[in-house]
Amino acid sequence: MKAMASAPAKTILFGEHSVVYGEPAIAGAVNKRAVVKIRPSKSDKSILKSYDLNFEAELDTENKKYVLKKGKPGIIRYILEALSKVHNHSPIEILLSSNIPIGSGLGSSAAVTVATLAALYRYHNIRFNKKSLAHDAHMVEEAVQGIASPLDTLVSTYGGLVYLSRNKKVEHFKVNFNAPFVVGYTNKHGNTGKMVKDVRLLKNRNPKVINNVISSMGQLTNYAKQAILKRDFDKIGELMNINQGFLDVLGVNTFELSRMVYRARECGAIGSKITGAGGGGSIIALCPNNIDQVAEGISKEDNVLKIRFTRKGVSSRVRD
Ligand SMILES: Nc1ncnc2c1ncn2[C@@H]1O[C@H](COP(=O)(O)OP(=O)(O)OP(=O)(O)O)[C@@H](O)[C@H]1O
Ligand SMILES: C[C@@](O)(CCO)CC(=O)[O-]
Ligand SMILES: [Mg+2]
Repeated sequence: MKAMASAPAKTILFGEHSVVYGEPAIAGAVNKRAVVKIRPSKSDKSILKSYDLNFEAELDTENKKYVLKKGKPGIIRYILEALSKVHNHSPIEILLSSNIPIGSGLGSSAAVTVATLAALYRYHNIRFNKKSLAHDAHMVEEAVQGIASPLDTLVSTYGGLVYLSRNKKVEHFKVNFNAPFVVGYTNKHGNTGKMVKDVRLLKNRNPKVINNVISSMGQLTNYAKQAILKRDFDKIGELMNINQGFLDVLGVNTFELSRMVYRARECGAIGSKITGAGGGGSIIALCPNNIDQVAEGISKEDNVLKIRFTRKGVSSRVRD
């Protein structure tokens, strides 16, 4: 029996970090995916391989440990945590492919987690639905990162453009939001777990100031929801720029992210901001009239990713 599953990356338009404290957020699945294939191992060891990420590890699924043969270990922790929830420790081979830049604010950890869990459920013939999968994947991200909101795993599971409300209700935007966005990313990676913890420490040291900032970010997300429903690009852009200011206050901005944000605006973007956890990683720029100029401007010193929003969430199948 072989099982495979794939899940999309995401980009957050509004609400990163504030969503961790229960504020609303808006994020969309994008056309980059992580693919996980599982089959019985040819030896008595469980093996994890990724040619795309250039790593290979032998997994000790019972003790959540691994021996790294090559590459960087980070993402393995999400896979081991998923295995500990579902797998019976029989020797398997896991092959991970992904065209999502890792540690770049595009939800690679969530996509890998969702795809791994879905492939494991298929492999073991365990019934699941999107609701249970999104929940389990959130538990994995929380266990690995210490703190995580349900946003990334939810978007990666369901696909589409999603509004997550204060009481964790998921609403899918019905608008055709094939909006003209450019994503820029630096070669300096962020680490979501660390950034979320740093924001919490800042908030603990300055509760009155930071609590107000976080609730303003929630308010801003609700204004943005209205602007998206009206396809009012000027308003969306203005709100993205305000959001960027708030993210800077939270301490997740970097020199490279700022460089991309301002270069995008200089080249005609009507809004630009960090997307994801920051500390490295990505920005997103709204540029209805000049995508090419903005992409060219960013690519002078950083990288550009052409993204499209996609309705396609997780998908999985088995083969005998
Ligand atoms: N080349 C690599 N190979 C394997 N793991 C990596 C590599 N580079 C980074 N990692 C790990 O991958 C994980 C990426 O998850 P993280 O949540 O930090 O980023 P992301 O999901 O891409 O972005 P975000 O959560 O902000 O949307 C981290 O644990 C990091 O240590
Ligand atoms: C920074 C954060 O809000 C988004 C990371 O993509 C963390 C989370 O929601 O878990
Ligand atoms: Mg992540």
